[in-house]
Amino acid sequence: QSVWGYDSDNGPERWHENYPMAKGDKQSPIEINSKDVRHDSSLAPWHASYDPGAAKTILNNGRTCRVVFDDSFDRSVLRGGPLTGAYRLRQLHLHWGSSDDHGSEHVIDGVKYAAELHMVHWNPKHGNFAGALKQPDGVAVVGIFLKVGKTPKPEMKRILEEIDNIKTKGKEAPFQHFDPSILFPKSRDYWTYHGSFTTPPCEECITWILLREPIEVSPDQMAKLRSLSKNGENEAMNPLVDNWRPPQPVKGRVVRASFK
Ligand SMILES: NS(=O)(=O)c1ccc(C(=O)NCc2c(F)c(F)c(F)c(F)c2F)cc1
Ligand SMILES: [Zn+2]
Repeated sequence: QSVWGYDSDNGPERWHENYPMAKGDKQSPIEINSKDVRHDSSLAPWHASYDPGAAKTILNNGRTCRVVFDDSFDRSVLRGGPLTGAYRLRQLHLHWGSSDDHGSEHVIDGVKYAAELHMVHWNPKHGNFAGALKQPDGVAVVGIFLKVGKTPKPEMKRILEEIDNIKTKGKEAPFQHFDPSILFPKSRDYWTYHGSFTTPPCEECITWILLREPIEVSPDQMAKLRSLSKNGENEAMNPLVDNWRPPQPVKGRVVRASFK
């Protein structure tokens, strides 16, 4: 059977055939409408304390570009916000479009951003990542929106410079001495809600923390991202673009905002 992907024969509309959770009541991403958001003054600020030495490698798995971190102990952790306890940073990856007017997974008041960066953390009280996926409080993902502009964040350069070494599926390169907190925007304002992986197996284990302020990337940084291939080095180049899941039913969930 065809492995899941984003094409017509294996895309989001068919994931439920092999991954029944895809039709669950707490799926991600969602459309966020400010009029339905509830400001929650009890929401604490969130804090990341990342060790740059925890960064290990960057890889192209044919579906995204992912940076992997050492999560064998509380080395790079996320605390506060809606979370209880320290969640360990495991990996970060991106979702993006074939053009600048779309590509993000979450949609904010009808706005689709060019890309969305996910920093994936898991709750060590559940033993390991696979165990955490089975728990409602198992995983926390910080989502950062990327918009195309003229004052790109120099820190994005580091990830995009590595793209040349991981052009094709399966390519991996060392990626060390990298502190992902440099990617955070100035404002710490966020939305939070309970949802799922936006890819199979679509487990409903994620506390989403979506940052309100997007960061900027340049047009040629986006072009670089779009120059990745879905295929291996001995196969035809197939641009890795539009690796985003469309918004899913909110089903009565409340999205809270840390800001008014
Ligand atoms: N886009 S997102 O919602 O932020 C998202 C975050 C993490 C993963 C992930 O870790 N997948 C690999 C993966 C699995 F899908 C497993 F089911 C599992 F058991 C793993 F250990 C594992 F690494 C997928 C999507
Ligand atoms: Zn993601």
